[in-house]
Amino acid sequence: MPTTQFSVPDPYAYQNGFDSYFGSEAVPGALPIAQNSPQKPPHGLYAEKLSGTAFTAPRHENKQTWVYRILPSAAHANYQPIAEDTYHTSLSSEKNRLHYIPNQLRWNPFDLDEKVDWVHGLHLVAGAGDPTVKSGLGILLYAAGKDMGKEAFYSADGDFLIVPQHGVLDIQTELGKILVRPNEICVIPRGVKYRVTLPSGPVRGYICELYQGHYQLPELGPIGSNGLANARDFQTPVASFDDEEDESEYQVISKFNNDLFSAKQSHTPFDVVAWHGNYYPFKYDLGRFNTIGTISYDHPDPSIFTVLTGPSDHPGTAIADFVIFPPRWLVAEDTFRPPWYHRNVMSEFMGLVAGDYDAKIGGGFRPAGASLHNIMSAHGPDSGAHEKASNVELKPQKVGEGSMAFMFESSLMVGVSEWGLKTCQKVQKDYNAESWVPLKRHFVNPLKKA
Ligand SMILES: O=C(O)Cc1cc(O)ccc1O
Ligand SMILES: [Fe+2]
Repeated sequence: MPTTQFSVPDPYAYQNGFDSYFGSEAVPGALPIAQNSPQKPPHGLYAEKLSGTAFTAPRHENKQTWVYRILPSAAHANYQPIAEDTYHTSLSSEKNRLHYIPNQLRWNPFDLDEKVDWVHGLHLVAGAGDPTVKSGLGILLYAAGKDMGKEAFYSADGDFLIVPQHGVLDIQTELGKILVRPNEICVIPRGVKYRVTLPSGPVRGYICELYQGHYQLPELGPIGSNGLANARDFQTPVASFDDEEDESEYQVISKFNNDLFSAKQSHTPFDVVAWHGNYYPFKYDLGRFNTIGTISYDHPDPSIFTVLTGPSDHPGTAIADFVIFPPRWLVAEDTFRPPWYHRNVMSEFMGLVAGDYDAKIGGGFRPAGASLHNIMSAHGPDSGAHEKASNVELKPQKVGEGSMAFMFESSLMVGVSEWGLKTCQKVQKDYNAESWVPLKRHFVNPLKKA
């Protein structure tokens, strides 16, 4: 019989490990011992199960968490649709469809918006597939300046991988509190309710929402048993709850097929006194990434920089890979060191948290901006970066100091929303013309006589 002991934690303490089985109680004795659903759970709590996979999923994939809360989640009034023109994720009207275009796209930095909260600051920029059949992904930009009120938000569509670019997110989740700063990331699995407040003012960043499966660590293959993002560096909150006896009114907001719905309830959603399971939010400091690259010649595929992957059913082919380009040493000899020119069978959405990205020196890819190189859309270093990298003396060089570029890479063709293409007014008209059209011919045909 298990006899695990759990101690009472600080609200901002974390449990360390990726895909571990955790347990946490904010009141001693709140976790039932050796069973999940006693006739009367301890302290008069209700037991509730939150599942992250089918009940019958194989053991190595199976995800669930048991929560012990003051009132069950089901105790709420009916959900009502929120007016579609008050938020920016809906795809349900014809005017909000996705546009599939082969051009390389680049966006100027997205604006901050101090007038809205987290929920109204979410903007669907691009996506593929369909959350109703649990297939594909959504790429969102967020910009907010207001705290959420007496509200909780959850997405039934997918897992949010949040990449803050500006400002601190104080995220009160059902399972505990997480503080996330730029250069850290956070994953909130579908269904988990949370409330975002902004202790340092306005926030802005990127989200990759995975409609199918869950984010995993990539396989390491011949790298061995350590490296890239190490499991021990992922942090999950400890149980923490609000005990409000005044029956104050809360709204629970659901993102359901990219539309928003709201339901009232007369008790706080943040009433989980204890929980145990392996389905939970977590954060990771990108500064802890163990970056691996060539120490001889040539440039490895950027998969060597994968932090987390959202796999498809086909091994090695992702619905969404989260890849970073952290500060690192370049030492390759006789090598063109920036990314090679390429046409990828996968689509590449890139963002920049801070600094510069070494493949682009033209100045058009800026923090809080983005680029999209869709399936088979040709790209690579701009002409300035090519000129520099093909002539520079190859000494060991540290690149990316103070910078963090990243990529959401997907095997799916990614469509761009009406907001992303037009409404935001950030698309650079001359991206291609400025980056690659100026490339010069250097070929000297030895077969041609002078
Ligand atoms: O296009 C990009 O800038 C991202 C990228 C980087 C790299 O080093 C190799 C391939 C690739 O797509
Ligand atoms: Fe690329």
